[in-house]
Amino acid sequence: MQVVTGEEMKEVDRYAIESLGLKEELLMENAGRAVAEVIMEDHSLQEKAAILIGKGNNGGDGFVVARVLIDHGMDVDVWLLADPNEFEGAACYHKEIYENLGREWKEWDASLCEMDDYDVVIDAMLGTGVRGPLRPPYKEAVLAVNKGSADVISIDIPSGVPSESGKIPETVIYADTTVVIQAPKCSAYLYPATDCYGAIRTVDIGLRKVIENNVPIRRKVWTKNDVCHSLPHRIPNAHKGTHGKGLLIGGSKSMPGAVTLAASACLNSGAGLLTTAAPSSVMPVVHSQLPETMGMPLPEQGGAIAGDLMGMDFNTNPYQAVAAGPGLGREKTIKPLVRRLLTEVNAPLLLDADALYFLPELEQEVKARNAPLIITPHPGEMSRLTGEKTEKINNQRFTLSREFAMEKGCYLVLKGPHTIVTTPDGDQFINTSGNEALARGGTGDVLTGLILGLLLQGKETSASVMNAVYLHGLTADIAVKKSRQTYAMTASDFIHLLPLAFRSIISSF
Ligand SMILES: NC(=O)C1=CN([C@@H]2O[C@H](COP(=O)(O)OP(=O)(O)OC[C@H]3O[C@@H](n4cnc5c(N)ncnc54)[C@H](O)[C@@H]3O)[C@@H](O)[C@H]2O)[C@@H](O)CC1
Ligand SMILES: [K+]
Repeated sequence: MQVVTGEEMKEVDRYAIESLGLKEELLMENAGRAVAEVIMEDHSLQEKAAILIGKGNNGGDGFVVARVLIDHGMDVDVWLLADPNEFEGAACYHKEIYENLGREWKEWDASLCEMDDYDVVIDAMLGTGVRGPLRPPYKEAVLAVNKGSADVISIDIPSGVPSESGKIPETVIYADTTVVIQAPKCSAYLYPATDCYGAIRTVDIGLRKVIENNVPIRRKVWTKNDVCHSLPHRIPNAHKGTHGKGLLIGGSKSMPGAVTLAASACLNSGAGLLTTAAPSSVMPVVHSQLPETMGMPLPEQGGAIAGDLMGMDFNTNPYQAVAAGPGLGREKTIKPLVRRLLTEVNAPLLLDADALYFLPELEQEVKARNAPLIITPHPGEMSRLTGEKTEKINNQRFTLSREFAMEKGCYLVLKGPHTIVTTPDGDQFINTSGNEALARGGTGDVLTGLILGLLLQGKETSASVMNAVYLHGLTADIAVKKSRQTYAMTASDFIHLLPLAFRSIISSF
């Protein structure tokens, strides 16, 4: 499922109208009918509904919904937020059809419209055309809707919420359900705007192929179906070499646990062989927890890996993927280590956590890489990498990720609710699994291990990374479903739930 900006959706509509000859009035009819179908699936025709209609095309959709619901026998009041003479184009056309059928509307009056009289309120006030904070009378109407107890269904986008940014003005609709037309807009996956959408239902108005073939969007939701189609199948005559040989580098005297968690997640992801490289004093901690990993004790300095490795013969060629970062620390010895990895690792290289710390100083080495580089910052780390404030990163996750990944030529995993993976070509994938249970120490290390494990087994970097992100979120979803709380759990619990997460995928193969 594609995710679009308001401009891209306009471009899709334009193509359908100008190149295919589809009439705007027909698209609106399709949209309104599809929305009405969803409403009738979720609500009884005995319920009483109010439809709040704005002057743009979102309002036009509202007139079609009103007509269809009334035709089916629902008791519907239509409230107009705009001057009836201001309607234009397709919205005016559908207003006239509604009127020609002898149906009625009322001009909005806050003192006459009692929201609690209704079981359902349908928000057809503003769609992707909204600009800036709501003006009267929309603002008053939105406040009244939010205060009321009716079930709120927004058409396409909750009124007042922008399409591209997660940042919302003070007054916006908080919907219980948003029936999205053809494709969700970016803000559906950006906080705090996400909270305004409620449950998202997407309806097809006949433009799916136009989005896929004629207006390249290159931003899509990664679903369980995508994981099922791209997770490599295990073959009966496999041997450990079939599933890849990986190298994980991390750990320091004060953080032996991070690299252990990452190694454990990697070993539980189906990887064939894992070598964990850590300061020699840390290796016993790793081995006491994980007898399955091979060890590469590294020379250390001040409790961290000695960056020059003290002349040690350090060869990364035998590995099909390498990850570095968990628990490395930020000693300045780490910078030459990261430089060396960027230069010498000819396989996919994943850098996370402390390995990202020195990245802004290693720009040339990043750009010079030929093999894939994958980085996994959370918004705070992304802020350091880009020099932008964390708030801006959160509001513009799609745009900033794409700019960064394309400029540096790397795969960028911007973590957070709805993690976004961007390829060096600018293709974007949005994750929908996971929940707030993941907001605790160690879960990033688990993700690093999982990505490493799936890189070792998969052919396509972006699919391997997305599958790891999805499975990681799925463990948290399973954890919450099983224990019905998010307080008492640790990052290790998510590793222990990986068998159930994999089972849920392979049972759908
Ligand atoms: N061909 C199309 O364009 C289709 C559009 N559709 C619907 O049309 C919507 C987009 O339509 P429009 O582009 O007309 O946009 P809107 O329906 O969002 O309305 C824009 C109007 O709202 C006013 N407005 C903007 N910001 C405001 C604010 N802050 N306070 C008060 N008023 C404000 C503007 O004066 C403008 O006239 C979509 O979200 C979707 O619901 C669907 O009918 C499918 C087909
Ligand atoms: K709306």
